[in-house]
Amino acid sequence: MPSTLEGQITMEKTPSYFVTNHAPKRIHAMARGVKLIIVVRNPVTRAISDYTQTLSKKPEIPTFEVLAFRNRTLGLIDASWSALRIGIYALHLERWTQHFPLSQMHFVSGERLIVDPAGEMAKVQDFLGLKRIVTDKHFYFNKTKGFPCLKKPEDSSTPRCLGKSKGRTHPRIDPDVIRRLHKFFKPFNMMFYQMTGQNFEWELGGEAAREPRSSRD
Ligand SMILES: Nc1ncnc2c1ncn2[C@@H]1O[C@H](COP(=O)(O)OS(=O)(=O)O)[C@@H](OP(=O)(O)O)[C@H]1O
Repeated sequence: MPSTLEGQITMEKTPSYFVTNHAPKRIHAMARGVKLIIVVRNPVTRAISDYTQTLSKKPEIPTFEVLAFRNRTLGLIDASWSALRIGIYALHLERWTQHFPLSQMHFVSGERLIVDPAGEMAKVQDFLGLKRIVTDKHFYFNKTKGFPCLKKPEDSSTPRCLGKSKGRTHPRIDPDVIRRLHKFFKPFNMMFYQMTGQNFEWELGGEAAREPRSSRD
């Protein structure tokens, strides 16, 4: 980490911190006053997105439906599969709360980040104690991509959208498997809502209804 001078904020982003056992203790030892931002989305969609990313690098891996179960007939979910384990947010958060108070954490909804990027960014800026510089006028929705794009970043005159590896079309997953996964995650999600004091509304089915993303094909 570079030194942070007066009036500067240093930011660092690594997706695996949240789920890495030693990360909270080590980060606390390095900078106990750090502000932590965690972006979360429906764990079922997250698992499918994770699988889609792996599949793009290793097309020979078994199907999602095979990897998701220890025993599909008995309905035993394989919670040790990283694509699913990462989505047990309450479990990971519990580890972080042993080192940091919740007041140092801010949770961003991945779903709302798509439909209301300015709203989510307003909350992030408030949390960081910054003036609300990034607002609605900085975004436009790119229908083809299915994501908002930044209208004009400071260092460029052209809009900036998410890269090719984001917003990949997810494979079609057996709806029964999706239902079972929703059931599996529900108690952990409830625990997570309780711990964060935020209801991410993953039980409303909105995200599951978006699988597969045929609208983006
Ligand atoms: N700004 C924003 N808003 C909403 N969603 C976003 C955003 N940036 C990335 N994504 C989605 O997150 C999924 C993984 O991307 P990451 O950037 O986290 O991947 S990485 O592990 O850091 O490489 C990936 O999901 P899928 O599209 O489902 O594959 C990204 O599209």
